[in-house]
Amino acid sequence: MSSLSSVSGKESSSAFAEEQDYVSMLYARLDQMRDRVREHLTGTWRQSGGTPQARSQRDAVARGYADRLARYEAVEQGLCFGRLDPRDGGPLHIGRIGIHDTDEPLLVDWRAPAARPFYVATAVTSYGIARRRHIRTRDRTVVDLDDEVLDADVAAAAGDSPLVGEAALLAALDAHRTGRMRDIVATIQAEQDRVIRSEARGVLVVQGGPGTGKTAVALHRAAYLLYTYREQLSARGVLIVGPNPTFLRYISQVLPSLAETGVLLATPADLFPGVSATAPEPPETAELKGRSDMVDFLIRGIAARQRVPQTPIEIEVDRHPVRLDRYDCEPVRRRARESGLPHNLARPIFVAGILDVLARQVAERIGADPFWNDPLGEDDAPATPNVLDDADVADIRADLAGLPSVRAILDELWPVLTPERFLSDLWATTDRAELRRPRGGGWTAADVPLLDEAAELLGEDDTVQRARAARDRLRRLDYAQGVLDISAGSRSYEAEDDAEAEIPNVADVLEAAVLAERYADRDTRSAAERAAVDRRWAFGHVIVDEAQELSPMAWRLLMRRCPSRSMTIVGDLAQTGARGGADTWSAVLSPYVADRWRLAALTVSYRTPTEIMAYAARLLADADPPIDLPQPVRSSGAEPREVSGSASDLAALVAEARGSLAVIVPAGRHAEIAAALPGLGRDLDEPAVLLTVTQSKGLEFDEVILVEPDLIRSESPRGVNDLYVALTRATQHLTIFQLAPTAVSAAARQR
Ligand SMILES: Nc1ncnc2c1ncn2[C@@H]1O[C@H](COP(=O)(O)OP(=O)(O)OP(=O)(O)O)[C@@H](O)[C@H]1O
Repeated sequence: MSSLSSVSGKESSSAFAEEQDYVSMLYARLDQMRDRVREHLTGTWRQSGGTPQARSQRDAVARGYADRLARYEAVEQGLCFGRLDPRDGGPLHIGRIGIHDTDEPLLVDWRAPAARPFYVATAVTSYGIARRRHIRTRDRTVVDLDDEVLDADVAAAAGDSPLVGEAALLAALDAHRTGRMRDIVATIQAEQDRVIRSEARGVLVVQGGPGTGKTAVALHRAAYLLYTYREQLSARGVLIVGPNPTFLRYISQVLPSLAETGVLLATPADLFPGVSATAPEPPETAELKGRSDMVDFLIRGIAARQRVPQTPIEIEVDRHPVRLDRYDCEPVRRRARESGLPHNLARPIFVAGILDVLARQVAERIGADPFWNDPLGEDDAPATPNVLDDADVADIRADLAGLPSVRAILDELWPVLTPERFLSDLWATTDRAELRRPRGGGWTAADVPLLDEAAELLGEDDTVQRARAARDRLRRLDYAQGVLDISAGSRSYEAEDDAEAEIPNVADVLEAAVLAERYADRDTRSAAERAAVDRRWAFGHVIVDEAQELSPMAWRLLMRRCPSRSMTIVGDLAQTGARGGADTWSAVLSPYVADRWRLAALTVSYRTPTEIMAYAARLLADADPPIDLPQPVRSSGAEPREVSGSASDLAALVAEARGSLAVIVPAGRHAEIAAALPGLGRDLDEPAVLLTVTQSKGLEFDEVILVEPDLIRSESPRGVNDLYVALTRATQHLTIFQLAPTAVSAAARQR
C-alpha cells in the first residue's frame, strides 16, 4: 500500500549526489574502523604471552579482533542499502552493520529495532515514516535509488501493492543466479520480517511453498538472533542443518555477507563427529533405519550383548579351576541392568559382581579350615569355616581382575562397546535381511542418528578423561599455592610501618583454587568450532532447513542437540520426498513439545514466475492431497515449452542455455543421461549441472530442463511431491523434455 517512485530528473541528481556523499563518508568510517582493529590485532600478536594464562588470554583477545576484522571485511558490498525519513526528525540510514559517531547513529544495523519500519512500514501503518528509500550501490558507488512515499492518499491513487520496495525487489529477483545464494537484506518483505524477528524461545515452524524465501529467511533469522542475543548465542552457538553438502555450499556465503561467521552449517549426516557418512543406500533401507521403532531394536541389540554363559565356563586360577555358570551370572546381570545406567556405565556393576562370584570360589578353596568344626579341637577351633578375612578376599578379587583369562571372559560377557563397533556388529549379524550389511562397508546418512542413539544407550565411560582432568587441576592448585607462598613470603617484613602492613598482598585476596583456575588453558575456539567435534554439544538455537525430509530418528538426534528447544524449523510438507519424511508438523513435534509450537506461513513465491507456476498448477491439479501453490510476484514473459527428442537433441538444448542451467532427471535414468551428456557437471559453480530431484532440493537456476516428468512422478511413493520440487527450480525458463529411450534404456525397460 505504498506508492513507488524512482527518483528522477533534477531531484535525482541532487539526491544521488547527497546519497553518494553520505555513502562515501560511511566507507571512510569503515576504513578507519578496519585500520584501528588491524592495529590492535598486530599489537596483540606482538605480546609474547609469557605464562600459559597470558598466552591464552592473548589468543582470545586476538581472536576477538580477527573476528571483528572479518566482519568489517564482509560488509564491503552493499554496506548501506536503505534510508528512512521519519515525519519528525532526521533521516536514518540502514545497513549491514551499525556505525556510530559518539552517540549519533550514522548507520543503523538492519537488525536493530529502529530499522524495522524499513521492512514493514506501509502507507497505512507507516510507523511515523514519510519516505523509504532503497539505495543500490556497486562497489562504493551509488547506482540506483528507489523511493516509496508512505502516504495513504498517494497510495490509494497509485494502487495497492503488498510488496515492500517493489522496484528493488524485482531487480533482485530478475538478477542471474550464480550457484551461490545471495542475502536478501535490502529487500526482506513484511511476512518474512515477522519470521526473522520472531522471539528466540520455543519451536517456530516456517511452512511455505517453493521459492517463498524459507531458506533466505532462516539464514537472516540466524543473523538476527546472533545480533539480538549475542552473549547467550555466541557461547552456545547456532546450528543450521541443511539436506546435503551441495545445499550447504549453495547457502554458505549468505551469513558471511551478513557479517556473521560463528554458525555451524551441517547436514544430518555430519552430526556424529568422527564419522563420515557417505556410503549409498537404497531409500527403502534408509526409511527403515529412520523409523522410531529402531530405538527398541537398538535396545534389544545391546541387551543381547549382555550375556551369561549357556554352558559353564572354567577358568584356571593358580592351577585350580573355578567355574562360572548362568545361575551365578544371571542375578549379577539383573543387578547391573536394574541400575538403569547405560551399558558401558553399568559394566562396572557387572564386573564387580562376577569378580565376587569368582573370588568367593577361590577363597573357599584356599581359606577353608578343615578343622573348623573339629570336635577335638576344642578351644583352638575357629568359629568360621574360612580363615580369610574381608581384606584377603579383596586381594583375591584384585588379583582376579588382573588375570587376562578373567578379563577375556568379562569382555565376552559384557563388552565395552563403542557406538561404531556395536552398530557395525549389529548390521553384520542381524537376522533382518533388509538391514544386513557386511562390516567395513562405510556409514550411510541413515546410520548417523542410530550411532548417536547408540552412544546414548551405551554411555561413554569417561573415567580416564575425568581422572586426567582431576590430575591437571591438582597440578594447577599445587602451582598456584606455590605462587601464593612466594608472594606471601616476599611481603616486606622490614616495613614496621602499620600502614604498609595493611596493603593487601595477592595472597590475601586470592585463594589458591581461584588462582589455579586462572592458570587453566582457556579454549579460544568459537562455540561452532567446539560444537563441531563434540557430540554432546547443546546449541543455543537450532535451525533446520528442508525439515520435512527428516526421519523420526534424525529428529531424536536434533532434539538432543537442542535441550532448550529454541528452534526454527523450515520446510514444506508438499515437497516431502523422503519415504520417512514428515506428513504433518504436529506428528513430528508432539513427542518433544506436545502442541507448544508456533506456525508461520510464507505465501508469496519470489522464485517461480507466473508462467511456470500456472504450468505447474495444471500438471499437479490431480495431486492428492491438493497442493496449495504460493502466489508468484513476477512474470518472466516466457511460457514453459515441451520438447521431445534424443540425447543429442538434449545436448543441443543444453548448449543453447545462456544462464545457469540444471537438467533435472529421474533417479532411474541419471546414470544413463550422465553417460550420454558428459559435459554436464555436478558442481553448482559450473554453468550447467545434471541433478536428480533429491539433489536439486532447495536450489534454483535461471533455466531448468526437466526430463520425463511422468517418470519422476511414478518413480517413488511421493513422486508427485518430487515433481512439484522439480517444476519450481527455474527463475526464468522451464523446458519439459521427453527423452526417447536410448538403446540401453530400451533394453532395460524390456527386461
Ligand atoms: N525478500 C526477498 N528479496 C529478494 N529475494 C528474495 C526475497 N525472498 C526470497 N528471495 C529469493 O527467492 C529465491 C527463493 O528463496 P529460497 O530459496 O529461500 O526459497 P525456499 O522457500 O527456501 O524455496 P524451496 O522450498 O524451493 O527450498 C532466492 O533466490 C531468494 O534469494
